[in-house]
Amino acid sequence: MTKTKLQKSLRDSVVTRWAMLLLVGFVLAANYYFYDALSPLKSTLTKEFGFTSTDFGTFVSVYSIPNVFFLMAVLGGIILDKLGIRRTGFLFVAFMAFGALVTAYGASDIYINDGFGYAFMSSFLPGYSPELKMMLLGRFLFGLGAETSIVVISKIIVKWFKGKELAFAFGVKLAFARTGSFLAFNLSPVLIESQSGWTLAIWFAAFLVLAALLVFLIYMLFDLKLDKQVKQEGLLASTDEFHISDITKLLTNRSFIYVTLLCLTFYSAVFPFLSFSSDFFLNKFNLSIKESGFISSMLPIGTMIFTPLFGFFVDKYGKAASLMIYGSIILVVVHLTFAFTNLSPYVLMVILGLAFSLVPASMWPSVAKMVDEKRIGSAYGLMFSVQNLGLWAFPILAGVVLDSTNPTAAETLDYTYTMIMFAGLGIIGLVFALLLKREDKVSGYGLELPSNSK
Ligand SMILES: C[C@H](NC(=O)[C@@H](N)CCCCN)C(=O)O
Repeated sequence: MTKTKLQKSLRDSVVTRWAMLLLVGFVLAANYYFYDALSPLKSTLTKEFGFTSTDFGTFVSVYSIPNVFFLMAVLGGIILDKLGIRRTGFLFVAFMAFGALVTAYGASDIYINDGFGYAFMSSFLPGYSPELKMMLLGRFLFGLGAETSIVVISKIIVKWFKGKELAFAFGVKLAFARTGSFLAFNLSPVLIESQSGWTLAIWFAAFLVLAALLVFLIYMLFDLKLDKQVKQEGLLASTDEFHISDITKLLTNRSFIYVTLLCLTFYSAVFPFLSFSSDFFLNKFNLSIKESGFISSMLPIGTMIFTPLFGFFVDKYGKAASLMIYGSIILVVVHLTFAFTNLSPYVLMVILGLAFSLVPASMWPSVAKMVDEKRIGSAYGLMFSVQNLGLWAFPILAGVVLDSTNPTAAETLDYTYTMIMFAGLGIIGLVFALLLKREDKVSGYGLELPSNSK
């Protein structure tokens, strides 16, 4: 009896581990909120600061530069293994908060009225406004922290839920992320109408990320307590150690290569599209900022419900490779319909929500089948870095395509070619999904089988 008592730790309490998910879920929601908070403000940024579509695309994509060119998500995973959850988490969430505050500062009256850094930012690259340059710096720092903090949160989920309701917890984690996006698309258009000025929308987002840092501090107290409890068992410490050979092993695994390329193309056709979607609806359907923001939010709201459901389906019945194919087909059909018809964007966004649930719900657990558990951190880090190549390139390309296919002073923007570009990405993704299913028959990872049969 004494022995059983000793073995009980904080993670054995259902209430405590779900409370931990709530805490880190808040951090994740704040992350996604800030990422999407400026998307409904594209036309406002054009009106206030003269942003072109290319400027806006550059602003969206600068998030990914640290993760692509400095391999920050991969390095962050290594730092995580060396320094542990608390120190790495605090460091990267702090980067996120600092970057968010710098972004808000770059749009503020204090800065514009010759505040700190304004003269310096005006002294180089005259083609870019000082506001854009400061906001780019802020989003760069935000991106540096944001991607690694997602990797840290994934590890936290494993730490608390391994051997318990792990897949479901991952589904709920994604639902928190989508809640952040949903709120951003609906709250930002309301906050720009505030008496205290349109920049309140950005300050609110930045303070939300700052609040996330405080919430993470609270989480750290529980994490410390749990570590003290399980110290003798040595959980997680040795299993996640990083070796360079882990990366080479991953790079020779065909299934991993296909799923990573699908991750790159699929997410490049979703996140950059989502960043432009409010402006797309505003221009194509002549809607208000609020209404177009609301339509954009139909995508995350659909995924909040569908992702845990499909996760449950994959756990119980398998068919992960097939679901990735179905999700890719839906993505292509929706983007082509957006490009060539005037069908209701409400319905199409809900259908797109199906695709954006089918692929993530089956993709992330599938990686766990094809990669050793001790390499899962490196695998996710590598996938994130490759994926960020697309999250960097395609918002810029979308902006360039928009600027070059529309007359300079056009009253409304024609998005046809931009949407064809996103559909093209979806088609390439579909090819990788088909290759992945074919390869699975050879490699025998069992992507089509239920979770517990592998
Ligand atoms: C889990 C996955 N997230 C990612 O892939 C991130 N690397 C990119 C997040 C960019 C927007 N915040 C997802 O959200 O499905």
